[in-house]
Amino acid sequence: MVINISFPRHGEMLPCVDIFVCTADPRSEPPSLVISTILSLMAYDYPAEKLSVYLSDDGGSIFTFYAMWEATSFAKHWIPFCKRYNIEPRSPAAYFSESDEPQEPCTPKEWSFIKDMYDEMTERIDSAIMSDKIPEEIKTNHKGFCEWNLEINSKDHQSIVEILVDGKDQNAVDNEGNVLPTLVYMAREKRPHHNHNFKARAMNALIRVSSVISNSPIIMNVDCDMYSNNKDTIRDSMCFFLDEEMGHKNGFVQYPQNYNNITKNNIYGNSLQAIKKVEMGGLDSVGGPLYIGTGCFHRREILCGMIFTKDYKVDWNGGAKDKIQESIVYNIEEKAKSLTTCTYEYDTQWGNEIGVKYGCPVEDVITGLAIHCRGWESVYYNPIRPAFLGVAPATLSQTLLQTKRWSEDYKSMDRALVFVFCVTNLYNLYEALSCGDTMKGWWNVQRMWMVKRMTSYLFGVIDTLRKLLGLSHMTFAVSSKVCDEDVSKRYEQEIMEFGSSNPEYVIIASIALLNLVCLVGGLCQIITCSWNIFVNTFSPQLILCGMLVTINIPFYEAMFLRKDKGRMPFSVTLASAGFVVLAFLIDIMIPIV
Ligand SMILES: O=c1ccn([C@@H]2O[C@H](COP(=O)(O)OP(=O)(O)O[C@H]3O[C@H](CO)[C@@H](O)[C@H](O)[C@H]3O)[C@@H](O)[C@H]2O)c(=O)[nH]1
Ligand SMILES: [Mn+2]
Repeated sequence: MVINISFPRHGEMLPCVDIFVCTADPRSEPPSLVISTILSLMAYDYPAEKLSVYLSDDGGSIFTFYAMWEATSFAKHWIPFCKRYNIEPRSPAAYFSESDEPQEPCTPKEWSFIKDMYDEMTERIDSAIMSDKIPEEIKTNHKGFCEWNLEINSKDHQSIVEILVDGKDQNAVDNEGNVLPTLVYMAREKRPHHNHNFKARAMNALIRVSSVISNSPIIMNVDCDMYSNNKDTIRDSMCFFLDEEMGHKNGFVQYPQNYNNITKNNIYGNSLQAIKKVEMGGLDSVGGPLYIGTGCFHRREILCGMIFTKDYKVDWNGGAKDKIQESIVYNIEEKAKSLTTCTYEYDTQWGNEIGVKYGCPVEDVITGLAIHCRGWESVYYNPIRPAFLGVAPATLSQTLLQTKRWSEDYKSMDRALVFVFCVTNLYNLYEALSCGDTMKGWWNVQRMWMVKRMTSYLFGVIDTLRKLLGLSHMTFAVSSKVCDEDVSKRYEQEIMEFGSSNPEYVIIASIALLNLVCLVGGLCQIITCSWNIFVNTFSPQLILCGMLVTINIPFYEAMFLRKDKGRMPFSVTLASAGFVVLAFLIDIMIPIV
């Protein structure tokens, strides 16, 4: 008997959900791992007729397809087994790796039966990969295998879309007669001279392919290593969309990226606990978290560019499955293939206004920001039992590679960051002007903020620490209210007053000087380099450095140009020059690689 899940609040009205899984390379993402993830997703406690699972295979690999075909048969035993005994986790690889012995509450006989079946299946898949060949008798079992011939490789092949389980087909049932979720394999067309935009375009192809097969109003996506670790995740997520008061504002629900292979002391720092537990949750107060590419539920409409309006209403019936005839399946597959050709997106808004954005390898973050810009909010949910578990890089070089890729990605976010920087400052300027400040006044305030951060706050923190440690006593330094005539005159003329030497001036002068030297050095490098390198590498640093030098102009004047008594004391200028020379010497002697 399959456990009967009841949904008292929404009952029959639960929306259909399309699940997207992306894989790219059968060598680094073994097909047996991919299908374990797929099986965990097919086994969710959610009405199977409302679920469709899609795999995008950017590796275009017959072995991945073969593994999917094997998974189709295994699912007929695995899903009822999971539901009967309330198994967690529902990835067979993860479940069987937990123990070599039969686990409660299932009978040893049944446990061994399923385990043997699973082991035999993975062995068949692995040996096919080892021998680089799929047995001929297997190939006759599904027309899909005909798509592959000797010329096909991962970078050059036609579109492939195969519906492995058609949830609308009355014969697609498990060994207890229950409906199976729809299961689709897709490899979008690849040609050597086309830009494939990695996962982002694969996701967009999935959005289109699924629109002609199941067209569910909710789309969930995971990377192929992120198996479902919690059978209730879909139902949990629906609470955020179906909520009568707040649900309509919510565009997506993001889960954290958790790993099942973190060492006790997190040796490579892959598990970002504070970010996951505190920071991401905190973002809920400012419209919600960003989209991080995996473990996320979206409304289909918002991925397709819909703008939020107050009276937004969704039709949860979308994706409801009408029974269709077999002949139509062929037509649907052909239609779906035509949507994943290399040229399909030419002259369209895909990757821009529609779908996941292109042009930035951290496409997910940019896509999430765009959704927020269109007025939607998002929700972060981090349940006690993690919803998804993936594989964290387990070597230093893999960790560094991943971080390098992410940081390279962030470099391409420069434009976004510069935009944010400009907008916040412009808004700040607008506020100042509308409160009666002058433009120059605003500029001076910016300079003083910078100076205070480098000096007063720093010394303030040090003082506080000294007091806490009992090294000094609380004092109150009264600020002077009187000054001589000369000083007052300069004050009225708005000329900065230095005069006596002061350790804080050394910090200000050293940093100002360092910026100046760096700017000059950078400019010299550009003169000897090509313009291209300048645009790609130097421009953001140069702009930043240039701005700092501009804001520091009064300090340079005080150090080198002024003659009055309020100028920077010579001793301070000398000391700061000494520090700058020291900084350069350290840099030369200990080169940072
Ligand atoms: O051309 C490609 C390249 C990658 N992928 C898939 O993209 C996913 C992420 O790639 P992975 O190598 O695992 O990178 P990670 O650094 O682990 O990915 C994290 O960072 C990415 C960039 O922010 C996000 O897109 C991912 O969801 C997030 O898990 C995997 O499922 C890949 O199969 C493709 O489908 N096509
Ligand atoms: Mn990954």
